[in-house]
Amino acid sequence: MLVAGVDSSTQGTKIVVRDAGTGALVRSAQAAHPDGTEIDPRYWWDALLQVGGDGLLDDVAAIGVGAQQHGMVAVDGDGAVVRPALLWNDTRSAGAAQDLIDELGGPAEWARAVGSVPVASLTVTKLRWLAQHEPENAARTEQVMLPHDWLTWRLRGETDPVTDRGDASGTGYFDTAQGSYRPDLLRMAFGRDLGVPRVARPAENTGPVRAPGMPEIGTVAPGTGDNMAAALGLEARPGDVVVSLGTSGTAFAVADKPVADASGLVTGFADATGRFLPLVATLNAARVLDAGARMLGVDLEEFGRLALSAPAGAEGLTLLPYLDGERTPNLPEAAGRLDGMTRANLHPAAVARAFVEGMLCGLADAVDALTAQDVPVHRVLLIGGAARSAAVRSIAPQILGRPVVVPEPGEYVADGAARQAAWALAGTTEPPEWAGPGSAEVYEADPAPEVRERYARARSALT
Ligand SMILES: Nc1ncnc2c1ncn2[C@@H]1O[C@H](COP(=O)(O)OP(=O)(O)O)[C@@H](O)[C@H]1O
Ligand SMILES: O=C(CO)[C@@H](O)[C@H](O)COP(=O)(O)O
Repeated sequence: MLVAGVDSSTQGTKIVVRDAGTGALVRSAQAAHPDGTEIDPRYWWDALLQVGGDGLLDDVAAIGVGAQQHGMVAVDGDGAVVRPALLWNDTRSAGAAQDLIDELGGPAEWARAVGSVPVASLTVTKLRWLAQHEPENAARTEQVMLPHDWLTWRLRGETDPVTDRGDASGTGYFDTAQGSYRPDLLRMAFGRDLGVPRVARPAENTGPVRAPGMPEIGTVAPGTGDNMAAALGLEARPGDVVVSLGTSGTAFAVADKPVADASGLVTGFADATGRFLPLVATLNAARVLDAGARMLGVDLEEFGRLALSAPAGAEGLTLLPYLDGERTPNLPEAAGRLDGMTRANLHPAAVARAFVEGMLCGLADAVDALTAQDVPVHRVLLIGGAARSAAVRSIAPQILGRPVVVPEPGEYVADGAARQAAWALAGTTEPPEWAGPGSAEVYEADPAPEVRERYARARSALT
């Protein structure tokens, strides 16, 4: 039997079809999404139909959707989307986040209530922004869904919206430790009650696909957020810290206990299996390299080659990579900075090196924030689009200060969604044992603490 997993992430939709019993890859396809920090969800649906068409989903018995977290999909009483979805990387609700922190009595109160301190990424702040800035749209809104909730709802024929504990834990109105919604916090943010999807069990069969244009598929899994799906796809265990370099940079780990970090650096999410997923997210990862390559007029391969041709430390250049503002540290209005420029070091190789190092320094801080919350780090796994770069793989152990395991490049979010689909199909207590990620390579290098020290000095000038 075959199962399908969808990754509807920031830059595109990817679908993998795997054997339900072994996990062997049968086929896959992908399509791009439009750019922007707000987007009409119909583009996600069109991409799903496009990628899933042409027979890709033929003979599939179960499907699961993993998607970018936090996005606010506001839906009216007729099931129509009220306005383009505000995405996780849209920073316009930064002021709302601060207001909500103050109104509840400070960051520690939020960490205690839901496991995370609001920043502009969290859905709860986007609801406050909507209520304040678009009262007509707010008045029409009857339900709020996350991107994976909305796609799953459409797949299931637009009835009885469902979510899962993992994605719900990124809203800011769900208590991760207790596993239940906090309607009082949603009300506090939005000014009144709103419909929210029912939280399905981790491997619940939520019914068949009932969407026009889609093949018959008997089982739809609850789906989850993309980072939770990646943890499932990688079969991550406590002690594994996953560093994902996609549009966002994330560092996360499966944990048996919830965290409540009042500093706000670590968000206390749930995973897709009944455990927890403490996570640190940055707004600036793979696209920092895209921007650097574009500026230098080279492709990503040449950009990586240039970076590797310069010495560690980029001849004194330090990039603060906040090209899209930043979430961790919480600097929504920040811009990137290139420090230490001299006539001698202002050449493409040193600049490319500084871009790779700056991006990785943000993620090294993220791993440190996890360890500060007692999250054990036995090994670091590097995934996401930018892990395909040879330069990133070589430089990562220098900046992270430890060996880095790079699993075979793959679509681990879509794989996790497919594994969840196989789990829902099997109805077992544990997810199916699959062969797991293929061969992994271990990258080692002498740590370069001076690069991080210089980065920390530049960062602290902004914070
Ligand atoms: N070989 C490569 N070197 C550097 N970056 C790459 C490479 N291949 C893909 N990427 C980058 O990875 C990003 C997409 O990664 P992905 O994990 O799919 O993102 P998302 O899940 O956020 O949509 C793009 O910005 C792309 O330029
Ligand atoms: O906001 C977060 C995590 O909290 C992001 O990780 C989003 O979930 C988007 O993921 P990508 O599209 O970058 O994979």
